[in-house]
Amino acid sequence: MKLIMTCKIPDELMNPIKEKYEVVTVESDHALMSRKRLLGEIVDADGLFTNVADHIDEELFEQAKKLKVISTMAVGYDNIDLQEAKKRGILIGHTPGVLTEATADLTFALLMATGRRVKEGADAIQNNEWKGWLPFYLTGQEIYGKTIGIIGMGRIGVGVARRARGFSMNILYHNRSKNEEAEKDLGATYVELDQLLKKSDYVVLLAPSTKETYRMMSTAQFQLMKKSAVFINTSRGSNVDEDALYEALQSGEIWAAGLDVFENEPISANHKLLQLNNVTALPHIGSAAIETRMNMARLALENLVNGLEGRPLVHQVI
Ligand SMILES: NC(=O)C1=CN([C@@H]2O[C@H](COP(=O)(O)OP(=O)(O)OC[C@H]3O[C@@H](n4cnc5c(N)ncnc54)[C@H](OP(=O)(O)O)[C@@H]3O)[C@@H](O)[C@H]2O)C=CC1
Ligand SMILES: O=CC(=O)O
Repeated sequence: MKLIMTCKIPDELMNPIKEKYEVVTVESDHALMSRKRLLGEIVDADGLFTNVADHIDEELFEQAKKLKVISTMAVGYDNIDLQEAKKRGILIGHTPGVLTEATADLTFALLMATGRRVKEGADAIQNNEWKGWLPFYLTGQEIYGKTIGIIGMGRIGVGVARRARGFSMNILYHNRSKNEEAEKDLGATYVELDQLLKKSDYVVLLAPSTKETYRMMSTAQFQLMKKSAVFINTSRGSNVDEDALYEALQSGEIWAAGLDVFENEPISANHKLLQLNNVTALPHIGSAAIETRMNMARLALENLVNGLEGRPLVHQVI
């Protein structure tokens, strides 16, 4: 059987797979397979190992005559057209759980860096702009004891709430359904979205990208937030109206934003949001801890091989 891997993973994981299957992948650790090559190779492939950057859309499904399983090295699968996959009986696997703690770590790190202006401080030294101690130089927002509002209290949201509890934060959350466990174990309080936005010092977005969440944070939502509030997005860029966010940050409607994800990735240095001092931006590295990425790759391979050999996937989307 032929497998396509649009990204390279370490040999220790890849070699046992190569012994059993014909594996087509990229040569470099630093590049993904081009769309053109993927569309060519997919024609006679049985399995596809993918990631958040590939668009697994109708055009690709049309080409894929033999495809049985798609396994993404990610928990989010918004880049895969599930309807097209279902129509063709193609299984989809993903990697929830193994990346929860690393992504919660990065989300909280971004919250702290944004609230306390860590990037601006580091840049000031680097650019020789530090003139000495001043009473209100680079003053940020306190974190300890403040109110955090988590939109999307799922696996990673709960991980962030656990970290927030260590900082004695008051925890609000909003989901479509209540998370009773988070309420009991973490003292989190369910509120409607408007209330969360009005009351939170830190608003953290961790809901998946769906039709319902598309640009769920736009002008009206930013207007409800405190002028001193910090907005953190480690979910998906499409959940946020980036023009509305820019306006809110520039006009002082909200205080700062920490972003790990963008609507069209990768962004370049001339992206509008990067022109603002009150934006801390990262290149979609939520789960990028070595052990985590190894575990994600292992799990994604297991999903792929299980599907090809007729066994249940460990984590199956459809
Ligand atoms: N930056 C990065 O590198 C990473 C980003 N991610 C992103 O984080 C997301 C969350 O992952 P994970 O925590 O594992 O997923 P979960 O499915 O465990 O959590 C998602 C949460 O969002 C809530 N939710 C879904 N739809 C809505 C809605 N319309 N309004 C409000 N809340 C909603 C769900 O609750 P309910 O169903 O009750 O509404 C659930 O609590 C992923 O989908 C991915 O996009 C994940 C890993 C790394
Ligand atoms: O964005 C990453 C994911 O795992 O989803």
